[in-house]
This record gives sequence, structure tokens and C-alpha cells, in this order.
Amino acid sequence: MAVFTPVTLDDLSQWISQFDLGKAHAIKGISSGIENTNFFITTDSGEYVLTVFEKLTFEQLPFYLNLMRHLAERGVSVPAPIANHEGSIINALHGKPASIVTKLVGESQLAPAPVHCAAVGAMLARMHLAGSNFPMRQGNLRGIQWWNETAPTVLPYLSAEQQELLTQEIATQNAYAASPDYAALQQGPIHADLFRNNVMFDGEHLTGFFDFYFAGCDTWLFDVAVTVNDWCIDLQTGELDEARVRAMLDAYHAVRPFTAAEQAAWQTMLRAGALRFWLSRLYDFHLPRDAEMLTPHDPGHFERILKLRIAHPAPPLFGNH
Ligand SMILES: Nc1ncnc2c1ncn2[C@@H]1O[C@H](COP(=O)(O)OP(=O)(O)O)[C@@H](O)[C@H]1O
Ligand SMILES: N[C@@H](CCOP(=O)(O)O)C(=O)O
Repeated sequence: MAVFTPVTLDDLSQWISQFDLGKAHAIKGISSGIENTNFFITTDSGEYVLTVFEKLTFEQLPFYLNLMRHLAERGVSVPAPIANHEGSIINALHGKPASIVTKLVGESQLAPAPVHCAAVGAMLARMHLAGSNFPMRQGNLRGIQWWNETAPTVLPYLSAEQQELLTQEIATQNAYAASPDYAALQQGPIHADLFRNNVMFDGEHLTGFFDFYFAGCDTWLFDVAVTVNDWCIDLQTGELDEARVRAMLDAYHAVRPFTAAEQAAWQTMLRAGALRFWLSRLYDFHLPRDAEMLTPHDPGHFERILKLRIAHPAPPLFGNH
């Protein structure tokens, strides 16, 4: 159960009068969240999601929520934040920042077929294009700087072989990030955590991307790599499933054609996508921040994926197939 901040129907009834949503009729805690307290709420205007942010602050939130608003206004399927009568989309509830966003229909597709991967690829490309004129800037807070800062804190917990893998991979990524090839990659706001549990489907119809709280500005290709490394693999082995990879990449390419520079970067970027989550999972596993971090995710999963991406070339972004 992960309702850290209880909100009653009475609390909501008062708070919601600042919005143009009519009266509140029901509020139901969502148990699956691990970062924030989420509720489904029903009002005269329909169903919404209320989020009370447990860690993110009033200063940090505008980037994420304005990005969601920017994307929603441009036809990308993401939850749209609802503004109050003063136009504010972040408002205090029980002393914490809170927001109401539109509710996406459907459920997560945890066993995706090529058709689902194609839908994710096409929407991801549309999201990158729509985000390219978003005026706010925030780096990827789980990007290369964070990898360099975090690796030394987890190294003491690793075997000699793991230490070697981590150190070598960070050196590879640092060298690549400093190269002119890297500088040629297109950048902009990215989701950066587009796993199966952060996308909603109604059957085969993609109804939205959500959970934008790792979003930041980074290469578009890094977002593609993170997404392929979750959606297009056999979860037991970490191996890529060629049919799902092709479906996702072809659908993306049809909306926003990949460049030659991206093709050249692709194998390295898949490794970067694996490294990022190996490192965050190692950190959460060995250095848990607080008791409410429920069951930590298995770091071994992304260690396996990193080794596989080093050992075997993945299908190309385009061409040769
Ligand atoms: N806009 C939304 N529409 C529908 N369901 C949502 C929406 N936002 C969150 N949810 C539901 O709430 C759950 C937890 O949300 P999530 O953003 O993943 O929380 P956390 O970041 O705390 O893990 C999701 O798995 C999903 O079922
Ligand atoms: N996708 C990350 C963990 C982030 O959790 P989320 O529920 O907020 O997506 C991982 O698998 O390590």
C-alpha cells in the first residue's frame, strides 16, 4: 500500500472548489505508486487522477507538469494537468504540492506484442517532435553526470568482475559523450523511463504515456534505447526480440526518421540505457534511502542486459533488413 498522504472526500470537496470541475463524489487511493500518493477521483466533470507529490518540490515540479501540458496540447497522449481558477496547475494539499490530471483509459500492457511496440514507437517519435519547442530546460537528472557521481558509491558492494564492467562502461560512455559523433545527436525533452508500466493501452490502442517524473533534456536516441531495452526483450533473459524491435523502430522511423549519426550511435546508446538502470537499481538496492522504498528492483536484470548489448549487436535503427 502506498498512500503516504491520506486525503478524505471531505478534504477533497473543499480543495476542489478552486477548480472548474464541479463537486467531488468519490476518491480512491491507488496502491501501486512508489514515489507519490495517487488517487482516482470522480467529480461532476468526470474521472481524474490526483497526485500528492511526496518528494518533488514546488520548485522542481513545473518542468514536468508544464511538459505534460505542452505535449497534451499538441495531441500527444499524456495526462493533461488541470488548472485552477488562477491558472495554477500545482497547488498545496496538506502542505504538499498536488496536481489533478486527466485519467487515461485502459491498463498497462505487460506482455507486449509487435503491434503494441509499434504504437509506442510511433507515439514516442511524436512526443519527441512535439517537445522540440518546449521552452523550459532541465537536464536528465539520471544522466551521465549522475552515473559518474553514483558509480563510486556502489563500487564497494560489487565483485571484482562487476567493478570492472561498471568502470569500463562508464569510461566508454564518457569517451562517447565527449565525441563529435555524440554532439551530432538530436536532443530535447525525453521521458527517460518509458517502461511497460508507464504506458496505458485499451486493447491494442495506446491511450497514453504517463509518469513523467524522470523526464529531462537528453538525446532522443537515449529515450529510444531505454524503451527498446524494456518493451522489446524477453524479460527472463534480457535478449532482444527481433520482431518487437523492428516494429518499434520502423514505427518511430516512419514518424521521425532516424539520422545517420543516430544509426552510428545506436549500439553504444543501448548500452547507456542498460547502464543507467543497472546503476539506479544498484543504488536503491545497496543504499536504500528510506523505509518506504518497497521491494527494490533486481539490479541483475540490467547487468545481464548490459553484458548482452556489449556482446551482441542489436538490429540496426533502419536499413539492412
Ligand atoms: N493519468 C493517469 N491515468 C490513469 N491511471 C493513472 C494515471 N496516473 C497514474 N495512474 C495509475 O497510478 C499508478 C501509479 O502511478 P505512477 O505515476 O506510476 O506512480 P509512482 O511514480 O508513484 O510509481 C499507475 O500504475 C497507474 O495505474
Ligand atoms: N523503471 C525503473 C524504476 C522507476 O519506477 P517507476 O514505477 O516510477 O517507473 C526501473 O525499472 O528500475
